[in-house]
Amino acid sequence: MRELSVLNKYFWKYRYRFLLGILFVISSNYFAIIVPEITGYIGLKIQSILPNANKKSIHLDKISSDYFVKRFINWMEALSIGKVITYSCLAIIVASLIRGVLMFCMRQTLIVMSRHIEYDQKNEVYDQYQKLDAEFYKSHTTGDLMNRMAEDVSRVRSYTGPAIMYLTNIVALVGFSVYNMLKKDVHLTLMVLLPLPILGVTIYIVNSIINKKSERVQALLSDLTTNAQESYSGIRVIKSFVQESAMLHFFRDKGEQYRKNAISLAQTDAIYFPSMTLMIGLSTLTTIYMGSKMAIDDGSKVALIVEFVIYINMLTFPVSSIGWVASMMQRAAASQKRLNEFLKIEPTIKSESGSAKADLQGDIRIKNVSFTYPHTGIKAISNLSLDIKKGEKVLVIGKTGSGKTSMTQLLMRFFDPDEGSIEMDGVDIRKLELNSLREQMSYVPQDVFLFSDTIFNNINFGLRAPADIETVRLAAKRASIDNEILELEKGYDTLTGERGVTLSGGQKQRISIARAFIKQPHVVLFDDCLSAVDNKTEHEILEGMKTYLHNKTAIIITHRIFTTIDFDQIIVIDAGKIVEHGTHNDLLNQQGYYTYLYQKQILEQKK
Ligand SMILES: Nc1ncnc2c1ncn2[C@@H]1O[C@H](COP(=O)(O)OP(=O)(O)OP(=O)(O)O)[C@@H](O)[C@H]1O
Repeated sequence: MRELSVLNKYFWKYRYRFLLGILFVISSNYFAIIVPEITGYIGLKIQSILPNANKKSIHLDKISSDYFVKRFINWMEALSIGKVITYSCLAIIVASLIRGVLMFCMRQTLIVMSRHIEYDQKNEVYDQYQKLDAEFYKSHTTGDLMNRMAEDVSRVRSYTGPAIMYLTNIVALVGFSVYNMLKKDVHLTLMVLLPLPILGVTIYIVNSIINKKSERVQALLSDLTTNAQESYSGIRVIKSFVQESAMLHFFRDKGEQYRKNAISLAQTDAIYFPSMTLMIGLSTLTTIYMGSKMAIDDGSKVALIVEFVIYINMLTFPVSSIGWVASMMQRAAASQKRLNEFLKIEPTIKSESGSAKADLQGDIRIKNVSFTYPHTGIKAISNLSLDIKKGEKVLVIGKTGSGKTSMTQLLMRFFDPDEGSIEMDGVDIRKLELNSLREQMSYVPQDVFLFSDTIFNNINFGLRAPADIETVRLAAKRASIDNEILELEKGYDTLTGERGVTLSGGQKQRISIARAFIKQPHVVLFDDCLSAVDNKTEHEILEGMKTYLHNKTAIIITHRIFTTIDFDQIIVIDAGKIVEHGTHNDLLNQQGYYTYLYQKQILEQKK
């Protein structure tokens, strides 16, 4: 439960709403207590007019200890029995109505407060996701990440809202009722309250079993959904490999497990309400049995029994909810523990304190850099050094898996090198403020990603202030995609991603190039961004790129050699090392991998 104490900052933030809510809970229970008190009074009044009745006047303190109730009863004492009953019924109706309004207000304050806290907490979790680095994302699955946002936060909300509300309600109602009952008859009170703790414990046990079972059912359901989702996404692969019936068997097995667990949960659920009703029945029975025995000895106790039956009925639901609230709090504590652990994680890549804002001009120096991916132990870069002057264009070539992308990841500071350093304009990039460093580079990653948004917004994505349509179109023209966008029914307002139109791989790649072209930084990194376009389009983009790259330092990774752009340096990487380095002519003279690739390309073009 200690874990939940971190939420105190939110209770403090919403303290007025919180306190008001608690006040509503307490006052709603004050009005609840009026009902049995007045009912008891009616009983006494009726008893007093029966033949052989005890004609003693009614002792007000025995009916209620409340000032207002006492005054009301005092006022009625002078009235006829008919009027007493009418006014008492009216008082019960008014008290119940006021209680209803107060209960509405209690939900409006406490439950609404919990929704505010849920909103704040989701933002806190999302903010942490944004801060965490690539290393964290490699070691966590998307399902796990989504669970924290959805499941854990919502379980914590059941503590900040319903659990707090019911707990205060239990304390207030039990407090008021038991105080009144004890004042009226200690012996009877103890006897009738006896089954209630047993009820609370039983409900707690049954509830814990239900929670465990429903967690299992939930896990199986999410497994089932993931399977179904994967088979929809991979339907073409399934069909082409004729795996429909194998998939069906697989799905059925999972479904069977889900079915068995869901049935077992339904069986336990079925015990829940009967066990609650049984306990409530037992309490009422004890009240009537004990009360009747007392009434045989003392006829004036009949009204008291009626009053106690109302108390017991009022108490059973709150007392039975103790178990439910306790298990809700346990689950919330477990979820908050997970959230606390996650919120404590410090990103390994972050701005050093006092780091300077980057103002990149374009000089890059990679000095004896080595890098091994921490979670796999793969050494991707090995003692690599490279000097790039402001405005130079560098072509990076290498076999697949040779370390080209890893080099750009180090330049963008998605990871830090294990050895050596990277300097921009003579400053180690670890000493530059991280966001300003990334903001001043244009990067087209190898894996294209478009958001479920309009094409216009996707191109504008990296800009602080969105550019106008003319600027967006210019970027798209340079990426050779403008005409194709205009041909779409909604043009630049077309939605892409899961909810939108299906664009071809090449179209997506060019939109992502346009996203980089719209930025005007001094350093640009293009990672194999022309792999999905044909030769003609490639040529058009390279022409657009030539103008764009003017005065910019550019590192372009590719598997094809471009001669449209005059590269100042060309490097060939193999196993994380530079194995060939020079200009186009230098490398042709070296007769290495570059020459082999170039000649192969020329032969292909001649075919
Ligand atoms: N995120 C990662 N985590 C662990 N290992 C990685 C990661 N990314 C790449 N690697 C490994 O590092 C090595 C270099 O990969 P990298 O992606 O840099 O090569 P590349 O030259 O860009 O390849 P390609 O041309 O196929 O894109 C490979 O052995 C790869 O398996």
